[in-house]
Amino acid sequence: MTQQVLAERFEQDAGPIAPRAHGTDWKIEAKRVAKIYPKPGSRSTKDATAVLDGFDLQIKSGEFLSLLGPSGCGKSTFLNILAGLETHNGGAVLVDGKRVEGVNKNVGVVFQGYALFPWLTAQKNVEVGLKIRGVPKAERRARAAKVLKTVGLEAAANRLPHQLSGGMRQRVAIARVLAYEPDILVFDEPFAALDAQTREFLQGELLRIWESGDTKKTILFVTHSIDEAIFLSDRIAVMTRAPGKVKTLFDIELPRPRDSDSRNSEEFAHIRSRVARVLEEEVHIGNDDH
Ligand SMILES: Nc1ncnc2c1ncn2[C@@H]1O[C@H](COP(=O)(O)OP(=O)(O)OP(=O)(O)O)[C@@H](O)[C@H]1O
Repeated sequence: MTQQVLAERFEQDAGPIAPRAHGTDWKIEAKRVAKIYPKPGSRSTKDATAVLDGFDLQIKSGEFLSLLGPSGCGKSTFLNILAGLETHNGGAVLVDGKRVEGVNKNVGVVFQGYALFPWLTAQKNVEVGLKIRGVPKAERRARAAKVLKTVGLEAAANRLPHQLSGGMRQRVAIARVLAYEPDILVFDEPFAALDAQTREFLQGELLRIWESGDTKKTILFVTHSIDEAIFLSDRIAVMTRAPGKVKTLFDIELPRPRDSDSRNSEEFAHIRSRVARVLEEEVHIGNDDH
């Protein structure tokens, strides 16, 4: 399909943005979002790949929602569109009822790589982002110290990244984003590179941090791990293969606070098998295409 044909198809927009009905509290709304990329390696604008098509999702304020889906279904693409780091070709993404246009400072992004400056201490790595945002020096110091304490790293504030474990580095990366005080946090497979034990520890830490705030932040978490998604989330959205859209939403009604008993519960195993079935269907259909 040519890029133009795809673009025309996606012109069927999200429709007018109606005022929100009384009582609804969507922090994030994605309406019929579409994204096309030129084919990798192709210089021709005629070749295009639809990555997202008809992607609909609503997330409540203070909700923890995980996105699961086959590789390449557009999870990171949606996350980047929400953060304003990537454009889209159709539909609309709204935060607090307003269209996302350009980089959204209300969205903090934590990626898999820690992206820390190796020559700066943990404290300075957190401060540097605030400096770029024009926060005065004394406030930078205070905010960095506070968020390092929140992530349990106050004793490591003066260490350089190479003096920290992988898990500690990822906590510095989380602290750096928390320091901006965004309403929304998005995570793109943040724990994928860590060993299983550290990963489970950080999942618990992330819930502790999320639950300890005065106001719970809204979290969108991209992962490949069904167990991680269940342990963390209020809801899981499973996507179709590309062009991706939300296929099934699961409510995760495990009681909070969650701990290792939650992971070993019958309810957890039951949800895992339901989510796995839906996800496997998509992966199998994708494989049958080849
Ligand atoms: N800048 C880009 N230019 C061209 N194609 C891209 C670009 N970014 C992503 N893509 C393609 O879009 C598709 C979706 O990518 P995306 O990273 O959003 O998927 P994903 O679901 O996060 O995948 P994974 O689970 O493997 O990380 C992939 O086929 C990818 O190659």
